[in-house]
Order: sequence, then C-alpha cells, then structure tokens
Amino acid sequence: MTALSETAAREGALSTLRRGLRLSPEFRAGLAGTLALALVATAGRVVVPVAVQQTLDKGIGADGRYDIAFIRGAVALCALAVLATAVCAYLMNVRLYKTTEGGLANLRVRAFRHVHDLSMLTQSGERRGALVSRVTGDVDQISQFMQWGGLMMIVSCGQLVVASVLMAVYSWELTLLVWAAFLPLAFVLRRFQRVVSAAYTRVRERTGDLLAVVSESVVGAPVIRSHAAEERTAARVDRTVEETRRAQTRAQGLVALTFPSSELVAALATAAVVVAGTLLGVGGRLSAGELVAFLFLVTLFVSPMQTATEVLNDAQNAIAGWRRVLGVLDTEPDVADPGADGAVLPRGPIEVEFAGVGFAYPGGPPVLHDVDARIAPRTRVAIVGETGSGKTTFAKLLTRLMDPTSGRVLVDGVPLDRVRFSSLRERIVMVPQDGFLFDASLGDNIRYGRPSASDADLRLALTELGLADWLEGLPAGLDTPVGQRGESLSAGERQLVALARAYLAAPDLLVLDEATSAVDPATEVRLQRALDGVTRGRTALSIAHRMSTAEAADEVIVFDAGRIVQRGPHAELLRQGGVYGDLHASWIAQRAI
Ligand SMILES: Nc1ncnc2c1ncn2[C@@H]1O[C@H](COP(=O)(O)OP(=O)(O)OP(=O)(O)O)[C@@H](O)[C@H]1O
Repeated sequence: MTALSETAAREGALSTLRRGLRLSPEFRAGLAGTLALALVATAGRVVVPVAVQQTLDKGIGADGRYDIAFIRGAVALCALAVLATAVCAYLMNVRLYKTTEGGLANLRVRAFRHVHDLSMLTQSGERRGALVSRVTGDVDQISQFMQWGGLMMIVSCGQLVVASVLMAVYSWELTLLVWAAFLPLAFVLRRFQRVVSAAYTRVRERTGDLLAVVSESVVGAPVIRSHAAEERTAARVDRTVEETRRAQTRAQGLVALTFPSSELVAALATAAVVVAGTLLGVGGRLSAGELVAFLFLVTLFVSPMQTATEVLNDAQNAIAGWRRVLGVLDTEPDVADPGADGAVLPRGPIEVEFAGVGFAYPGGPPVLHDVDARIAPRTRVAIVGETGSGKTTFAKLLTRLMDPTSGRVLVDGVPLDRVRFSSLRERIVMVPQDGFLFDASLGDNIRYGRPSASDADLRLALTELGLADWLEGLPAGLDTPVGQRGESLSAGERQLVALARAYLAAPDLLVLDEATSAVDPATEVRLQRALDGVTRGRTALSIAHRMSTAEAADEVIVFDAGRIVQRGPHAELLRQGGVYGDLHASWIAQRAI
C-alpha cells in the first residue's frame, strides 16, 4: 500500500468518534470524577426553579400573607446552589482541560511518529503541507471539541435528563407536550448531521490543500521569482484560499440553519406549555408555582437543544479532523521494521547482493528489471548510467527506503527486510544529492550523524577528511550558522558537511548520490579528498556524475534502461566501449566546454 488509508474516510461519524476516543485513553482518565462534578453542576441549576415554586406555593399564602423565614431559607438555598454550581463547573473545566491537553499532545506525537514510519513512497503520495496539517490543524479541531463541545455535551445531556425528570414530577402531560415538540427536531438534526459531516470533511481537506500550496510556494520562492511566476503562484494560492472559504461558508451555512429551527420549536413549546398549563391550572391540577417552575425548567430543557447546534458544528469539525488523523494512523508502514525479531548485522565491511531484483513505482512501469549483482566487502563501486536509467532507485532499494517488487536484496547474506531498522540505519548510511542541513550550527549539523560526538571529535574528523583548512576559513568555525536548509553555505560546502556527517556516523556501507551541481576548483579538490577519506576501508557505492569518481572506483557498474549492461574497472570498460564508452565521451566533451 502506498497511499494513506481511506478506511477512516468511509467510516460513519459515530464509529470515527468512538475509535478516535479509544485512541487517546488519557481522555478517560478521571472521567468518573468529571462526570460527578458535571452532575452536581447540573443538579444545582434545578434548585432555583424548585425554590421559586416552593416560595410561590408555600411561602406566599393565597391571602397575601408571607412566611419571611421560609422565603429567606429558599433564597439562601438558591445562593448556595448557584455558588456550588459555579465551583463545580470551574473544577470540571480544569479537569477536562488537563486530560484533553495530555491526550491531544500524545495523539500529535503518535501521528507525527507514524508519518515518519511511513515509507517514502507513501509520504510522497500526500503533499507535505497536507501531512503537516494532519498533525497540527486537524488535531486542533479535535482539541476545540474536546475542550468545549465535549464539555457542553456532558453538561447538556445531564441538564436534559434532570430537567425532564423534574418536569415529569410537576406534570407528565406538559412534559409529553415538550418532548412531542422537540422529538421531530432531534430526528431532523440527526439526518442533517450526515450532510454537515460531509461538508466539514471537505473543509478539513481544503485546509490541508491550502497548507500544502502555501508551504510549497514559500519553500519554492527562489524558483518562483527566477521564473517570474509570482502572479501564477499567487493566483493558485488565491484559488485554494477561495475554495477553503467556500467550503467553510457552506458548512457554517448548514449549521446556521439548525439554530433558528430550534429557536422556533422552543418558542412553540413554551407557548403550548403556557396554554396547556393554564388549562390544567384552571382544572386545579397545577398550582401557579408549579407552572412557573415548569416554565423555568422548559428554559433549562431548551438551552441544551440550542447549544446542540454549536456542539454539532464542533463535533463535525472534530470528526473530520479525527478521520484525517486516523487516515495516517491506519496506514500500515509498507517498509516495516522487523523490530526485536529482526537480525542485527555484525560490525565490519558489508557484502551486498541483489538477486533478481525488479522494481516498479506504484502505478508506473517497471524501472528495474531482474538486477543481479554481488559487491564484495571494502569495494568502492561507481554506479553510472544515463539519466532515468535506475541508479537512484537501485540506491534506495539498497538503503531500504523502499522494498523491491520482485527479487531480494541481501546484506552479509541477510535479506534486508529481516534486518532491524536500528542496525540497518547504524550500518548503512545514504548521503543524498542535496544532504538536508538543519537551521543550526555547522557543528550540530555534522554531529547529526553521531549526537554524542564532542567538538574535538568533529575537528579530528574534519582533519582526517582534509577539511581542517576549510574549517579554519569559516567565520565562527564549528559555531558557524548554516541558515535554513544550509542556505548560508555554498552547494559544494553543503556537500562537504553531508560527507563529514556520514564519516562521523562511521557506517560499514556507504551509499552516495553524488551531487551534480558545479563547484569551484578548490572545493572540487576538497570534495574529492573528503570522498576518498569517507569511502576508504568501507563498502561504498557512489552514483557517479563525475568522471573522476568512476576513474577512482575499484569497479564501475553501468545501468541502461533499468538493467546492468556493463561491469568492471574503468580502464576495461573504456576498452569495451558500449554504453560506458558513450558516457565517457560525453563527460570528455562536457569538460572541454
Ligand atoms: N517517485 C517516483 N515515482 C514514479 N516514478 C519514478 C519515481 N522516481 C523515479 N521514477 C522513475 O523511475 C525511473 C528511474 O529513475 P531513477 O531516479 O532511478 O533514475 P536515475 O538513473 O537515478 O536518474 P538521474 O541520474 O537523473 O538521477 C525514471 O524513469 C523515473 O521517471
């Protein structure tokens, strides 16, 4: 599987919510206590209507006389209830914030780790910005619901139950009337929820697209400027902003429809209660105090119905967010770590074997066909071939960034997919064409290969690679900041850092994708020297773009249209001519320009 899982996208809202909540067991921590607080907070609210009813019916007599002590007691009870409700609501809020923040932080970490575990192919199936939004914006949506909507849901449900029970105590006929008015609305809301859910899923998708387009435009700013494509890019960003706005407006519009309908039903229910309550009162079956208390309770019953529309809004947004986060977490890494069951490679130069290896990118034609090759330990091999002949694909299979479609890759006789990731990443290191530098100091970037290395270790490594003079020439030595993605260094210097990083990591098999960018003669000499130092005594495969690398290698492997067509030392291949002869001729011609 290479695309992100679609299971979550097809799943119903409730099942997504259930699965999402199960994913973060932290949400359930201390839930009983929070619910108890919610119950007290809700129960406190019904004290006021009951006290009013008691005051009207018992505190004030029909003859106009009143019992001041009774009324004082009722008022004091109300004040106490209001205070208790406020304190419980505060404590409940604090508890919910604590548990949800903890749960969401873990969810973010898990989603982020999982993105890292996914293979390169899966990651490239989704735009980077959209992947980022799954770990950031989508989790934020969940957070909003968990901290406000979720709370309201708990309180509202409690309020609905308590208000209904108390209303029934006063008059079951009037309670039936209120329920009869609201039941159709609840039914309609439930159906409507599906439409709203789809609208919010679209909002989350558009937001992900927006992040992807904006981040691509920022990262690609130099290319955009150099091709004077600012207007085209701005138009693309504008279009995505507009699509996001439209999706948001539609979703909010749908939700807005629910609010007036619940207002309307509330007004109708209240009017019906007044009329029917008066009739019951005239018939002697309801006192004035009971009718007033009932009307209070109807307000308590209605308010959860009204907040339900806002909660629905939040819940839909959160469910859409959960769908996208689950989409990441449901995706099985197709290049999986065998973990503790896997093999650990013993230290020492590595032997590599490709046995009948074939590979096709998802949905594409085969790009490697039946590749057989054995590379002896400590051999320095240059891989050459026309562009698109399959060299990088070969290197990615060797470093297990992807698995072959057919055949096997073995290191020291062990199939690569049986080797533990920890052992694999320690023993086999790939230096990509443009080794990514982080926005930190030069020293920290080199240390990335071995975090425990001291400054003295770094200096020694650079000296061994013949780069001591280069380090001396830098304004702040190892503390020199390299800027974002290493932009403060030249392309050649970035390659030097990438080589030093690999040298410090001391792998036993080194796979180098030689950079194609032209460098000045002094850096070229340094690079050659560093390359020699890094590969000495190790099994090393270099995807060679320079003739000098092929000449210096023990052996050259020539790729053509996904097959190995020639193999041997440079001088012998030169004598043979063929594809290597043509490549060599074009290198000579390039150098002459
Ligand atoms: N991520 C990908 N998805 C689909 N096809 C790809 C992908 N990467 C490479 N290919 C295709 O696979 C074939 C081999 O590509 P590969 O990058 O291995 O060639 P290469 O010899 O390293 O080329 P170059 O010297 O230009 O880097 C090409 O036809 C390329 O279009």
